[in-house]
Formats: sequence, C-alpha cells, structure tokens
Amino acid sequence: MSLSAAANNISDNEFQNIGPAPRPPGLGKNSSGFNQTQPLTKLATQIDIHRGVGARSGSQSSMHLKKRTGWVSYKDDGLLSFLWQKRYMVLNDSYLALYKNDKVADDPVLQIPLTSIVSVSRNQLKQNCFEIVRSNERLSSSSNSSVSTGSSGSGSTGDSGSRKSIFISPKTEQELHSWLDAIFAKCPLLSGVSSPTNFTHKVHVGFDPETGSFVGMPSNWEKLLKHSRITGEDWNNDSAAVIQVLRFYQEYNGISGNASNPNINNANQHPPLNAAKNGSSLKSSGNNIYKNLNASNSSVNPAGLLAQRHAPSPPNTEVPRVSEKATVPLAKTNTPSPQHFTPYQQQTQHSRHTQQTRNGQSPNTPYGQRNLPHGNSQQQSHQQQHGLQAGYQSTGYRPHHNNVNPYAKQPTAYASKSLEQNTRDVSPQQGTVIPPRLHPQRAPPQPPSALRTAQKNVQTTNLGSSSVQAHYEISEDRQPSPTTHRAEQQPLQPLRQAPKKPLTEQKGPVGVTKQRKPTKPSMSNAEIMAKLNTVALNIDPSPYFNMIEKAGQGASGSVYLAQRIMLPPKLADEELGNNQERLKPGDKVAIKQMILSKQPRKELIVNEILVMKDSRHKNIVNFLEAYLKTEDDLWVVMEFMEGGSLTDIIENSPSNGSKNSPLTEPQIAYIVRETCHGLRFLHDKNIIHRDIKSDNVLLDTRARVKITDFGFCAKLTDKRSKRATMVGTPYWMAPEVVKQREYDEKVDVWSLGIMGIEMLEGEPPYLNEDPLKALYLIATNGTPRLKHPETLSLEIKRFLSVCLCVDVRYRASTEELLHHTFFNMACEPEDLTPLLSWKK
Ligand SMILES: Nc1ncnc2c1ncn2[C@@H]1O[C@H](COP(=O)(O)OP(=O)(O)OP(=O)(O)O)[C@@H](O)[C@H]1O
Repeated sequence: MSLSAAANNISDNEFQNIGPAPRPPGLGKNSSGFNQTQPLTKLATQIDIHRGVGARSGSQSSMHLKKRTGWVSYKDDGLLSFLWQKRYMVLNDSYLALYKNDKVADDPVLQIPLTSIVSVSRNQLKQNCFEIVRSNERLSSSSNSSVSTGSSGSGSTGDSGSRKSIFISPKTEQELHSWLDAIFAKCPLLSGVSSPTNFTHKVHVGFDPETGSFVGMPSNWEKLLKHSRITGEDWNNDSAAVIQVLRFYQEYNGISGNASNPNINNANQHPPLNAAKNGSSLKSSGNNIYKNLNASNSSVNPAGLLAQRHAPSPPNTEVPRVSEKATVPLAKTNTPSPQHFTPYQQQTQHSRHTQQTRNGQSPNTPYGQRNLPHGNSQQQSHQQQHGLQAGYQSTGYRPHHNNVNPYAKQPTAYASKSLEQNTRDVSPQQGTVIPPRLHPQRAPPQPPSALRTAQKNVQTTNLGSSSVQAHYEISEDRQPSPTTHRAEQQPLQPLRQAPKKPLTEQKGPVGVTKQRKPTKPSMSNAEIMAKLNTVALNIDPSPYFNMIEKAGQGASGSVYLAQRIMLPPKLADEELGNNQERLKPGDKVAIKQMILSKQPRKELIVNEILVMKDSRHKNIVNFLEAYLKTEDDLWVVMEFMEGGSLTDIIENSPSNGSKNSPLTEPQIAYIVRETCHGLRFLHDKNIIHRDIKSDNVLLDTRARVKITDFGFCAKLTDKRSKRATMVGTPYWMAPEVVKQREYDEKVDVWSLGIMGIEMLEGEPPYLNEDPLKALYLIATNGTPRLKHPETLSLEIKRFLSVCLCVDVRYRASTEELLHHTFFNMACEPEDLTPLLSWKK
C-alpha cells in the first residue's frame, strides 16, 4: 500500500492535527530512535519488527496496540515534587495509570485519560526522564492523585494553570523510548512529536528564572538568546536543541570564535555554575537548570550533544573547559553587538524596497543605488564545525497515527542513492558595503503580513562547501580556510537574508570548517568563461529582444520581461529543429541579466544554467538560451511566467486577510500537485532542489505552475549518500537540515508541506518568531501544528502529515505524494484565474 493510502486510513477522530506519517512496512518501534537520517541500510538492521509497542505493522489490527506495563520512577509538580516515587505504570487504550505495585486490581494512584495528554517530551530532571503534560480542560475526574497546579515545565506552554505535569523516569533509555513510542501511539492529541530522546548534557549553562537570564553561556550566545525570545522554559524543555540552533545560527550568520572570552565557562565567572557543580540547592525547582543539569551530569553521556564531537578541532577552535563535567565546547566566538540581531524591520524594508524596484527601473539600469540586491549586507564568512551532528543522535519525534503502512517502495530506493554534488554551496563574502538600512538592527517584530512580505526576497543560505563534480562540475573559487579570525566589526548575517550570491569577490570562508571533502582546486575565471561559452551564445542579444519592463530583482541580477523579435541565426541553426515551439518570434520571455564581475561565485550561475538546461519539464521554468553579451554581461533567457511567484499570489489573494485561507484547498491541491510533478522530475534525476518555497514557484496566466531557482540544487550520485550542508531558507527547512544531519531529496518534500501551509495560512510556521527561535521550534516541534485544523479537510491534513513527517523514513517521496487522494480534489486550471488577476 502506498504511503498516501496509509495516511488515508487515519480516521477523522484520530486526526486532530497534522502529524507524522505512518511507518514503513515492517518497521517497528526501535530504540535507535526516530527522526534519524541515517542511511536506511543501517536503520534496517536496527529495526526490531517484532516489538509490539508502537509498531505499525501495516494491518488494521495494529492500530490497537498492546497494553504496556512497567516499573518507573514518578513525580509530579505538586507538593511532593521533590520526591521520586517508584510506581507501576500501565498504559492501555484509554488511560495511563500509576499503581503502587504491580497488582493492578488496586486503585491506581493516578489515572490520566489519554485524551487529556497534550504533550510528552524528554526532560532533564532525571536520567531517562520524560514529562507528560495534560490539559485541565480535558482532565476527567479520574485522577486520584493530588497533582497540583503550578509550573509545569517544558511541555506546559501557555497557561500553566490549565496544564499539569508529571515526570516519569523509566530505568533505561530503551524503556524510555519504548514508553514514548507507546504513549505517542495512543494519545490522540499528540501530533506525533516529542522532544529529542537520546542525549545528555555536560554543559553547565542554564536559565536563572530569578534574573530571567541565561547563565554560564558564552556571551554571544547569551545575547542571541536574550533577543531570540527563547525562554528558560524552552531551555528546560530541550537545551540540546537550543544549543544546536545556536550553533546553526552562529554558523548561518558566520559568527566565529570569541578570543576575548576563551574561558567562558570558568566557574569563577559563573557562581551559579559553581553552585551547580557543588550540588548546592538551587532555587526554583521547575526551572532550575543548575539542579537539572547537575542531575544529568551524573549520568552517562552516551550521545552528549557537545561532548561527543570526536572530530578534531580546527586550529582556531577552542573548546573552553572548566572541568571534565563542565564544558561548553564551542568555538571561540565573537560577541555580536545587539545590532547584529536579525532585524525584521530591516528585512521588511529591504523586501519592500526590492519590491518597489521590481517595476521601477529601466532594463538598462540593472542595479540602481537602491537595489543592492546582492551583497548588500556585509557578508560573513560561514563555517561549519566538526561533528555537530555527532550528539543528539536520537530524537523522539514519533509517528502516532496507527496507520496501515505504506512505503511500498520505501527505503531501498534511496539507500543506494547517493548525494554527491552540492552544486551551489555558497560561502559568504567579505568586504561588501552595507547600506545603512540594511545594517542589522533589532527591531520590533512586524505583523505577519509584513513578515510575509519580508520573505519575498529571502535569500537562501548554504553554509557549507563541497566539491562540485561531474555534470555540474564546478568547484569553489577558493578553499575554505580553517581559521576563525573574523573581523569583529562584521555584523551578523540576518537569517532571512542569508548570503546567496554576494557581490564582491570572496576572500574565502573564514572560520571553523565542518567535515568536508576537500574541495577541488578553484576554477579560474577562464575555466568559468569556457563553461559559460558552452551554454551561452557569444553575441549581443539586444537586436533580438524588445525589452518591455523589469519583472523582478534577484540576488544575482535583474529579471526583465522581453519580447522576442527574431531568432539569432546561430540559435536558429542549432536549436530550432527541436525547439520551434518555444522559440517563436513574438513570444514573451524572461531575461535575467547578470553582471559577471559582480558575482563572486560565477560558477554557481553556470551551474544554475546547466541544471535548468538539463531539466526540461512542464513544471520547471524552461531555460531557453543564454548570451554572453560581453565577457561581463550575461543574459539568461527563460520562459516568462506572467503570474509571478506563488508568494505574490498568496499575498494578493482576494481572501488574504479574511478568515479564509488565501487559497482554497482545491487550488492548493492543484498547485502542490504541479509542484510535486516538477519535484519528482528533479528527484528522478537525483537532483535535490533544496529551496522549495512559494518564492520559487512561478505561475503563468494559463495557471501553469513551475519551479525556478536552481542555484542550490544538489546532485545525488552513488558517491555520496547524503548531504549535510546547511542549505535552504530557515522557515522552510526540514528539521534534519536545521539539525545539520545528513539529508536527501526528502528535504524538498518537507518544504513542499511548508509551502502548503503558506497557502493555507498565508505564511510558513513561525514566521513571526525570531529566526533563532524559529530554528529552535523547527528542531523541537518537528511537525508544525496547523492554526485551524478543524476547518480543513482530512485529505489535506493527511497530505501535510506525510510531507511534514520528521522521520525521513516515513516522509513520503514525491512519487508517493502523487498518488495521494488529496490531489483528487485539485481544481481545474481556470479556477486559479481569480488568483492571477492581481497582475492585471
Ligand atoms: N521566468 C520568470 N518569469 C517571470 N518572472 C520571473 C521569472 N524568473 C524570475 N522572475 C521574477 O524575478 C524575480 C527575481 O527572480 P530570481 O530568480 O532572479 O530571484 P532570486 O532567486 O531571488 O535571485 P537569484 O536566483 O539571483 O538568487 C522573482 O521575484 C520573480 O518574480
């Protein structure tokens, strides 16, 4: 049975919100954890198909899982919150109950209806501990316990008065996983998402609820956190994820070491830390990270996020230590000034400005003063650090829908597939000038619409670097340098304005490098020109086109609407045979004009052209031809998409701003289906797009839907099984990308699901969050929750569920998606007309 078919077996009652997809056939619960992006061959060997709990064998009967029982330590957050008590826990189809002993005929000490459980997450209070949060609103009177109201810790977001927590600590890590699986499988309100389950900390950093600040942190992290609205509760909930996104953010923004604070975790500098180390009693039990961490420090550290980074530190990476137990193993870090923090306002302004320029300039002025589309913020060198993914091995995002299983053609298909080429790894550049308005400044969050607008020109970031070979064979200009010296004055790269094609010549990435294959020797300009000459005509295209207006502004150049006057003789000779249809005089075309000397990564442009040229498909913006007008002036001619980007369509939808979705479900089904066709085509060619979002989907007036922007495509080959480069735009990034794990083409499926949410809700999840917090939420929440699931059809929720499944193994492939019943509701092309009329 296909994955889609399996998802369709989810009943309405079970389906409160989108959740992860069902498991592949024969895959039972496995203590190796979920949400891993290990090669599937490895996973397959780890899978215990006979485990009953949490297993979804593919039969309807598996929906009724066995009762699970076992001894655990238990405490609540009430009067006896200091006391861990031994209890016999029983999980059946309706209740989670705790008994004094294994004679379950006695009354339970506590009985929680599964329908009241709203969150289950890993907790640091004790080894192998997790927290169960139940909502008062749903509490039945079945509890015999005196669970008190109060700070409920991690899962208790929102009004703690309406939520109560209990903490459960099974004996072993394996049992913990098993319990989590079982609970997630049975609780209807869980979205199938839990917090990471397989890490411990050796980091004496934390959140002091009294002062409301983080302590024991490197100062730059502390500042980032302060501004990110990541709370002490977030920290308590999943401190590993906080550290992970800090690292990600740091790398994303190119912040490296802080030489001035090499011993940041020095106990003398951090009395609370010292206290923690000494086991002093610390205040505020609920949020007492010192105590919690101290507790966890006593535990083993099988997969500590930080301590397990085996890769050698690059030369300038220091791992400050206080003691063996108290490490904050991060690179020396610069302390960013507050002005470095990501500025919504600034980005919004930038975006608005860029929008203004869309139609406002003549084709002959590709870069007006105001445009500064690329390199307009001072670029940062980015670096990746060794072994980042080493810890945090297992996270507990768990499928909970008891579906008949799917994955007909599951894993093997891509177990053998490798991902080789990162055809457009971008390293940020140095030396560009920041226009004043683009200086990162902290600004109040903008309303969602403004934020959505700000997304228009969000740039995609790829922090890594890798060789580019074979067909799209381009290498980086320069080898990354393993040094961490950075200009102190350089501001952070705003997260949603990540460097893509900065203007100035690259000095080479500076900073800590992640494990990388050695990059190939730089490509000289001559080599790049030679490549370009293979795809571009060496003539002045001006006589052949009538330039009509500016259609848009990209990072690397301007896009113009033009009309073809006639074909250049050379093109007519070479191409016309097969392409009569697409090369007709009178046709409208889009011409992207790029000044090569302003492109620090010319090879990326070549790459984009090569990918486009080789990817002729009805759902991909077709490359028509390219011209080297001069050595410096490149024109790329594509088919013109009059409807603009899907972002434009969402923003200009007649129902945008009303209580209805910008697009109807049939319209969404149509657009997603068409995009999915394009993606399947790419994936069949082993190409990952890596930047699917509404900005990169264009429509024409005949409602044809096409994917564009292939700059960050990666090519899969047998040589490399996965990629780990940070690529994409944060809000659309799959968790495995945020977590810097290896990933494959299914990152596009995740992004497609997020794009579906854009069409439903007008914006991707977390858009109004600070980017750092958004990264945290992607990493910890996994499958995002819909704002109004009750208004949506089961089909679309099922569909999103299989796209936005954190566990990559269970995430649908594009092939599977194309069989999804959601697409049965797709509208006809003409039903998109109201959406396209905004352009007229
Ligand atoms: N083929 C096309 N037809 C119509 N409009 C287009 C076409 N391609 C791009 N545009 C418009 O031009 C704008 C810039 O496109 P472009 O692909 O250059 O953006 P980008 O991805 O931000 O930049 P870059 O690829 O240089 O990094 C887009 O917002 C889009 O609306």
